Order: sequence, then C-alpha cells, then structure tokens
Amino acid sequence: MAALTLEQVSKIYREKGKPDNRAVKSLNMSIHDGEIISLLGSSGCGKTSTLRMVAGFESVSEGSIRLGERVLNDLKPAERNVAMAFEGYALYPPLTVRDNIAFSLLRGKTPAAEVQRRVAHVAALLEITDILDAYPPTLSGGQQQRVSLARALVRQAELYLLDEPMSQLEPQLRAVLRGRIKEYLIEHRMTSVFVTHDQTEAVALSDRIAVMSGGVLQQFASPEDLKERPANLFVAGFIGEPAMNLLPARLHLDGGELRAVVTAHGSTAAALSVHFGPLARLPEAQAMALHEGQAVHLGVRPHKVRLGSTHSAQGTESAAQGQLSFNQWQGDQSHVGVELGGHTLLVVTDGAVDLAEGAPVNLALPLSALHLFDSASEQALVHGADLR
Ligand SMILES: Nc1ncnc2c1ncn2[C@@H]1O[C@H](COP(=O)(O)OP(=O)(O)OP(=O)(O)O)[C@@H](O)[C@H]1O
Repeated sequence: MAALTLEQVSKIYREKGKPDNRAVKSLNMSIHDGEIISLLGSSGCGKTSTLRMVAGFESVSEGSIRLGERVLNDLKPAERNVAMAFEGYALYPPLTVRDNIAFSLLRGKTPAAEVQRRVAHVAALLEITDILDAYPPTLSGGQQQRVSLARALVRQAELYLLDEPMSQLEPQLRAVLRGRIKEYLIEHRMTSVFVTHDQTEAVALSDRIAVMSGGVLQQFASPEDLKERPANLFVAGFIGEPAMNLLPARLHLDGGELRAVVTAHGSTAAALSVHFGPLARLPEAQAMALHEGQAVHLGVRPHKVRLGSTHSAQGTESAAQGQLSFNQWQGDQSHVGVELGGHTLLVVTDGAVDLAEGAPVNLALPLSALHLFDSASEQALVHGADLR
C-alpha cells in the first residue's frame, strides 16, 4: 500500500471550436497509506476525471500525482500498480466470471491454488459464488458490477480506485456489501478512493470525504467534521439530509457578546436572535474576522432544533417563537415548518407532532446546532460545536 498525493492537479478538456473546459481545478489532496476516502459531489463536478487521471486513463493537464515516492503523471496505466473498478464494468465477454476475476493474478506469478483461494474468498464476500462459471453477457447489471469490483479487490495493488462500485445494486444488498467491503479494505490496509454521489455511502465507507463542486475541492474532512464544521455554505447545504437551514442575518457584537439577528421580511424587527456567548471564547484570529453589522448566513441543522409548546430554552440554548406552517409525518419522523417573520425554518423530530397549521410554536436552538457563514465570501466564521 502507499500514500497518494495530488498537487495542484487540473484537468482541462480541449475541443476544437469550443472554450476550454477546466473540469478539475488545482486539486490538492494527501491520502494516507491505508486510508479509505470518497470523492463526493453532484454529476459533472469532476470526480471521475480525477479518478481517471490517477488511474492513467486521462492525461494530467497540470500538477503532479504521486503514489508513495513515484510520480505517476507519465506512467502507462499498467505501470502504476493501481487497481480500478470501472463505472462501465469493462469485463472480458469471452472469459468466465472466474477467469475475469483471476485475470490479473494469472498474468502475474501467483500460484494457481492461491489464485483460486483469493477468487473464492472475494466471490463469497460479494455474493457471486454461484455465477463463477457464467459468462458476462448472461449477467444482470448488478452482477456485472460486482464482478468488476471483485476483479479490482482481488489484486495486490498499491492503490484501489472504485468508481460508483455499487450503484446498480438494490439498497439492501448495497448496505450489506458496504460493511463487508469496508472490513476487507481495513483488514488488508488497502489505500482506497471511492467515487460516489451518495452521501450515505460516502459516510459509511470513508475515513475522510472530499466534497467537490464545479471542479473545486470544497472540503476534505471526516464525515463528522463535514457535518459539525462545514467549511463553507456549499458544504453546509450539501451534507446532511434534509439540508441545513440557512437564514440571512446580521452580526451584533455589543457588550463583548456575539449575536446573530435574522430580521423579519419588510421590517426591522428581529424574527430570530441567537446568542453565541462571549466573543472572548473565540480564538483571536476568528474573532478578528467578525464585525458589527456583518452580513452572514445563520445555519441550523433541522434535527437539532427542539420544539415545545412552552418556552423551554435552557443554558446555552437560544429561544424563538414562530408559527407552524406545515407538519408532515414521514413514516419515521416529522418534518415541521416554522414561520419566523417571513422565513421558514425546517425542524425534524423523531416523534409525531400534535400541532396544527397556524399554531404558535416555541423553539429552542442549542448552541452546538448553530453555524455562521460570511455571506460575501461564503466561508465559515463560527461553529457552535467549537464553543461548547
Ligand atoms: N472525455 C471528456 N471530454 C470532454 N469533456 C469531458 C470528458 N469527460 C468529462 N468531461 C466534462 O468534465 C466535467 C466533469 O466530468 P466528470 O465526469 O469528471 O464529473 P463527475 O463528477 O464524475 O460526474 P458523474 O457523476 O456524472 O460521472 C463535465 O463538464 C464533463 O462534461
């Protein structure tokens, strides 16, 4: 296994008569030896282009890619010692599933008995033992995808690249295989990069997740940090289901205390005022970035707001009062909309909520649920979780 380092890596697609398409922009990433990471983002954000540059199926337009001490940029794919499961499977139709999986091992010096042992092990792991003697054209998409994944996992490579490797599987099987694949990767200390647009999958599989948008790396952090300390408005809105509430607000720093005030539409009255505590609790550099009247976005995760019929904010919680605008039971949780001076705050609760439309609602907003982002730069300013 080895560490993977990307330094200022860009991918520029050039087509005659069209403007250059900079699909990946100055990507810097350092993936540790044995670490499992995911590239996560919406369609077209540059995930696959990044993976294909690492594998050697796309040239690197700018920057350098290193695996351990070796620079990969000018090596052919076969010289890189990188195993890849492709989104389009790329199986050999005239070979059985068993021979497809064993192909790379048979070309090497692995003894036949060891090849058979490894193929049997990975086939059992991915539940494809019963199709080992079948030919790819007779298989379903989900089966072909697992064969492609098995072919990558069975190899002894320095790096494993897995492009949406479970996208064709049914949710139940996908959940089971996720757990098994993760165990297998950890047991063999396999440095691995997944590409996915499914955040549940990225969270379940990865030590760290690289969130990409528009070819730019937005944040590369643990699943917990992405949720509790999103680096900017994009990550705040992208990670978490349902999305974080983001309300336009102004900062007030009077008396050495930090407050964010959301004003009601068409008025100067406060619709919501939240208290972050003394400014002195912030690291100096962070406090210096704040000023009176600064335009910010206040972020609040829907799961973290408490609903009550009476005022019940305690300790480090901020209180607010609004009006219930909708109340939807989702089968396992309630999605409740609360109107605050023309803004709607979404609240998610585990149980059913016995309140009708228009009812007054009291909210308690725990400090740990609050985030501040600068509206102009869109960068994070303060996370309540750091002030507990
Ligand atoms: N071979 C190519 N030639 C020209 N442009 C390309 C090529 N491959 C990708 N692109 C463009 O590069 C951008 C990023 O595409 P890429 O496939 O890397 O994104 P992605 O995040 O992996 O998307 P998806 O999840 O849909 O696969 C898109 O604008 C795409 O149209």
